[in-house]
Amino acid sequence: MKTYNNPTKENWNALTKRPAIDQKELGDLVTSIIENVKSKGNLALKEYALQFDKVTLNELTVSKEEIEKAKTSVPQELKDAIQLAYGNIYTFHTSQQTTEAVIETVKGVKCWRKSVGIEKVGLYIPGGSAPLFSTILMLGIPTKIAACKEVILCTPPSKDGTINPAILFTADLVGITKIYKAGGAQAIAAMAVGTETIPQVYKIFGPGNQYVTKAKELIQQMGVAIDMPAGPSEVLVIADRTCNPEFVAADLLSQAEHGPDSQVVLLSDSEETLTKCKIAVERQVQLLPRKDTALKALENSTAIVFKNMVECIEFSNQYAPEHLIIASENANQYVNDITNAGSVFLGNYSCESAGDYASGTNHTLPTNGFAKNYSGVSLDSFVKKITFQELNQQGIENIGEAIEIMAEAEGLFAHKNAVTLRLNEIRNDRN
Ligand SMILES: NC(=O)c1ccc[n+]([C@@H]2O[C@H](COP(=O)([O-])OP(=O)(O)OC[C@H]3O[C@@H](n4cnc5c(N)ncnc54)[C@H](O)[C@@H]3O)[C@@H](O)[C@H]2O)c1
Ligand SMILES: N[C@H](CO)Cc1c[nH]c[nH+]1
Ligand SMILES: [Zn+2]
Repeated sequence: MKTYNNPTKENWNALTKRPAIDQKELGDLVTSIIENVKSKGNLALKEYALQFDKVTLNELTVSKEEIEKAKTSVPQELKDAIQLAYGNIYTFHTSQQTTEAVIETVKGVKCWRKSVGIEKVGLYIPGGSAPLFSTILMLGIPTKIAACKEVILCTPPSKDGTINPAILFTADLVGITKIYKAGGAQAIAAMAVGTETIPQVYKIFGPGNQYVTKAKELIQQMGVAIDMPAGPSEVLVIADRTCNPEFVAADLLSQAEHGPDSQVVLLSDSEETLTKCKIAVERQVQLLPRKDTALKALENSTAIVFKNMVECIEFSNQYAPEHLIIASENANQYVNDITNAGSVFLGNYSCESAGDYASGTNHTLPTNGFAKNYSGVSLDSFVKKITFQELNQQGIENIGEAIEIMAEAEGLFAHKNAVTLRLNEIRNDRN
């Protein structure tokens, strides 16, 4: 981790940059992948599976037999853990359901909203370097609560053409049966345009690497919606003297191990605390099975001492981290000062892994500074809010004249007429 001491504000911007593949090269590659999937369908998916996932696929669809077999091979202990996480995620996301009131804005004019589940949704479940079955809970559970009619899932196959059993078990648990062996940008393209096998959807959800995230950005131009840019994982930890440096180190490494392009940031108002945390990182990283990946991520990462906690929070708001941990006994004191973050973890016992797996919040979150303008996935992501209105004669009489005046001022006489005809009819009936 590169260390900085009280950087001046002019240098803050540079310190918020995330590691990234050359954007021109990435854009060209992903555009060609999307074009190929559009023109060649399944054949392109099979060619990319060979090129990127090193597997020859005969079938893209996961069969019922594969799902049944996988269900028997997941250890009971893991099934129970998934079930516990399921319960908490279900509880938290169900609590996001709201009943919208019918509002009478003036006498005779009623307005209200209704949430309707998006009919066709596609979930991307990352599987390049780790089989993220936990992401199925995060995306699949809200589709059930929102009552989305058609839910499909794409995930990359392993080299032997199989899908990790825990992915299939979890998909089955949330009721997803249409599962396809496709990863990367090509999977996103397939769900956006449809192929002989994979149905086209209206909205695509899910995190992924830079190829996946670029594909999600590009397919929006084709009229398909996405949840938000949820790319390589990141965490920013603000640690003061009351933190536990070993906990802080473990939290930093928990995101560093996701991928070489992950970034972790440590801020402190105490140089001594920062040093203790860094020493703990150096020791703990040596013990990790994914040490090489974590070490690469640490090369992209920074540790910064600021004058005080106010500056730490200010920098964090500018960085807009996917995850923000406030490792302090006084964490709650800073809550109102946080303006940009995907998900926040308060105090020494709120490890980021809790949100990744089992506390109940969603782990599909905006990265790369997009926490400035996007929220993470929630129940809302899976519904559209349709507005309804009902005016009676009294209602159109109450607002009709204002509409006529406004329509005329905009030069839109057909709009005005739609009101005038009704008002005339009401007046004629009365006479
Ligand atoms: N922001 C979030 O909410 C969130 C949540 C979970 C995971 N993540 C992130 O998701 C990512 C998962 O990445 P992953 O790579 O393990 O899995 P992935 O499933 O996102 O990507 C794997 C696919 O990438 C494609 N690919 C690999 N190398 C390629 C290349 N050189 N050119 C074109 N395509 C290529 C392949 O098709 C492969 O199937 C990690 O960065 C992780 O941090 C983010
Ligand atoms: N930390 C990831 C989001 O950036 C989510 C995840 C899944 N499994 C483990 N972690
Ligand atoms: Zn994680």
